[in-house]
Amino acid sequence: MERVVIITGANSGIGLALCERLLTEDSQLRLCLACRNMQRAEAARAALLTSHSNAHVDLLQLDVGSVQSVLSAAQEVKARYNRIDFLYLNAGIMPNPQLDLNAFFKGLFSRNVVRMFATAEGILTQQDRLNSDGLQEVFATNLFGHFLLIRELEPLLSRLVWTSSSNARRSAFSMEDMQHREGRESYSSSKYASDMLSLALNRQKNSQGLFSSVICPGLVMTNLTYGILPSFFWTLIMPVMWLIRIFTNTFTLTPHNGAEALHWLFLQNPESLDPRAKYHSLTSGLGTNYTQPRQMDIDEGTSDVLYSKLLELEKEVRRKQSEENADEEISAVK
Ligand SMILES: NC(=O)C1=CN([C@@H]2O[C@H](COP(=O)(O)OP(=O)(O)OC[C@H]3O[C@@H](n4cnc5c(N)ncnc54)[C@H](OP(=O)(O)O)[C@@H]3O)[C@@H](O)[C@H]2O)C=CC1
Ligand SMILES: CC(C)=CCC[C@@H](C)[C@H]1CC[C@H]2C3=C(CC[C@]12C)[C@@]1(C)CCC(=O)C[C@@H]1CC3
Repeated sequence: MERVVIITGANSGIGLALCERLLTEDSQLRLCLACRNMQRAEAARAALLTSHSNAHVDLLQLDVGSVQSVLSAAQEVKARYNRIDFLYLNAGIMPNPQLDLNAFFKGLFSRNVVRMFATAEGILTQQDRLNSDGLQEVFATNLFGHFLLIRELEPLLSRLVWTSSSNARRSAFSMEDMQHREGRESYSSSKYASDMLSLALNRQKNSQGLFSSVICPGLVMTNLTYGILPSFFWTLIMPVMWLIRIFTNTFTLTPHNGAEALHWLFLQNPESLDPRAKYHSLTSGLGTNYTQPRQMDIDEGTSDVLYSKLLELEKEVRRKQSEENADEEISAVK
């Protein structure tokens, strides 16, 4: 039977590499690239079809950072497919990243140097902003839009896979400020929230046949990392990065390598997976790719609280959305 796989943020980087790998794995697959920019989505589809000419590749217009777009896209998915085998929640942003050079050089000579290269702890901040739905943009894109999509598609779903990060950190997240309005580590906070949400979804939904997993792709050269340092600089320091890879296998560097754990999960039986583990894409000094589970720093009670708070926010957002739609209908009639 033809399997249906939807991937958000599939037009570039790790998402696009995953598409390539999945089509190589199963040429009968029906892949749906869920992207905000249809021109980029068309280009990605064309690239996939050059190497897999008979592949079934559909496109879906989806801006995960917009409530209206998520609701419309979900309607479209329900009309098109009667089952979704895998939903990869991969789209993500890190706006206005700032590297703290002082902290970086201090870190270089500390005993936490390997940890710093693996997680970027203490050296990276971002500047977030409100979006047109009145939500923090990073929270809305990396977490809430995906949550709303899951809620809309729940009866069709069986497997969820989140692209999280080694940068996800408990201390960057606060339940009192789950959107991270106050701090400057919105990316870290949103990724920690996605780890917690995955655990909560497993606790709430495994009995109904829905399974969620979390992966970390490692440090990968993509548009996201080119926002931190320009691509020519990354190319310049590539030999240094190969060297660092000997000490931390998290420097996967290419989107193909970064997609290792995403691909690996596609081949696993969901019952065999650990809901408390993050599955890491790793690349050894010699360039061998493998997947390794590592325990997440999460407790179940807190993840359930986050789940309830997201349900509350969902209610609020839906109410606002239907009021806006009603206002629009009234002014259209006038
Ligand atoms: N690169 C790295 O080192 C790491 C990346 N990650 C995570 O991997 C995931 C993929 O990122 P990566 O491949 O690196 O970077 P890219 O920027 O190449 O890919 C991000 C994808 O997400 C899409 N996207 C962003 N915002 C939205 C939105 N509002 N609606 C729909 N799609 C959107 C982008 O679309 P568009 O082209 O239109 O911008 C793009 O296709 C992210 O979740 C990121 O946080 C995690 C750890 C490390
Ligand atoms: C010599 C050398 C490799 C310098 C680069 C220093 C930093 C720019 C990187 C060190 C650790 C990196 C890292 C990320 C971005 C770039 C670094 C800060 C991420 C935050 C990218 C996005 C993620 O999700 C996790 C990555 C962790 C490691």
